[in-house]
Amino acid sequence: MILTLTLNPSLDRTIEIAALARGAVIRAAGARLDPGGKGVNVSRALLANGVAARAVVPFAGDEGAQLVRLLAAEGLDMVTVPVAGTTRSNVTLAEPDGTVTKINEPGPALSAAELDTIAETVLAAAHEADWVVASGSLPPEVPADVYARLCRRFAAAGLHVAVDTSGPALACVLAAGPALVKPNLDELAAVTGRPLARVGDVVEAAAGLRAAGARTVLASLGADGAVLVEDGGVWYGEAAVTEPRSSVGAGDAMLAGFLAAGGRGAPALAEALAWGAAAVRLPGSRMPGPADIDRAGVRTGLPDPARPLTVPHAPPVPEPVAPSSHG
Ligand SMILES: Nc1ncnc2c1ncn2[C@@H]1O[C@H](COP(=O)(O)OP(=O)(O)OP(=O)(O)O)[C@@H](O)[C@H]1O
Ligand SMILES: O=P(O)(O)OC[C@@]1(O)O[C@H](CO)[C@@H](O)[C@@H]1O
Repeated sequence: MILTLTLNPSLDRTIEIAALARGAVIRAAGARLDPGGKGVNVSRALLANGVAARAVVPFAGDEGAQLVRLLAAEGLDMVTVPVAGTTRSNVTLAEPDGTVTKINEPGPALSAAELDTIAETVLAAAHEADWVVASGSLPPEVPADVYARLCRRFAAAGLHVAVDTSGPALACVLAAGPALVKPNLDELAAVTGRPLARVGDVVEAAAGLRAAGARTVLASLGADGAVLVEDGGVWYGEAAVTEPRSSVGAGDAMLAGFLAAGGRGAPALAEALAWGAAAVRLPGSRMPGPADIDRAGVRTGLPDPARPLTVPHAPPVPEPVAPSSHG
């Protein structure tokens, strides 16, 4: 069984528009509402493919109640934790060529007591679990080392811990030795401080995360596929998508596919790519089921270090430090 934890889940509203125009009134062509949040999506993808999964879901206010109703309607096995405030609503503007513009709210702050309750809930819900997947951004007022602390607690309980997060939370968790991290290109460039222009840059950056403590690195490269760096070796793979609808949640579907296929080696990478590509062909953050997943279009093999990435990524430029006014 795979248990997921989403500290900052969401209602995902996807609005389909012909073209994004700043400052204009845009008439939508359609809209949909999905339950969201990265760990929630991993559980939904596993459920859709008949893999045993359970989700720990903090929820708050009317939006939180609606999130829980949507997840219950999908039949998700979940343990809900009431917290203060209001669960966030995230908006995706989706254009016909597959371009998405995403606006994510910060979400409700979590107190130290609420975090403790959530951690205890995960441990109580994890009795049949092999993996715990901790995914997504941190809500306000949650310390950046929260995943690191949770990772140590869960690993001490004998669980394999996978983490998909960004920024300081990703930087902090590495030293706690997670079994797996799944950065995308932006996250990998930011956490390593390295520009990523070629597949070889990704392999080197992923090796850097392993040197910092992560056991396995599954780096998702958007339309350029994925790189897997683990004890057994280094693999590259891709799966073509001719008509992308929405890449939102593709990384979550990919992580779900990887864990569903055993969490290591080229066969798990191939499954991950098939699930990720299937998610890209679906609207909003809909997760793919067996009928959506096409394994024939997947290619895996050794990486070509010289292969250029379609969109090179650079680390964010650090904010200039303001001169001190204290002489
Ligand atoms: N345009 C695309 N064409 C083909 N495959 C894609 C495309 N976009 C994404 N994928 C597949 O989905 C995987 C995950 O995509 P991506 O790297 O965008 O994840 P992400 O940024 O973590 O996504 P999210 O946070 O929305 O779940 C990629 O590794 C790739 O296999
Ligand atoms: O703000 P975070 O936690 O980084 O990302 C949240 C989110 O964008 O991730 C999912 C797609 O991966 C969506 O369901 C959700 O809206």
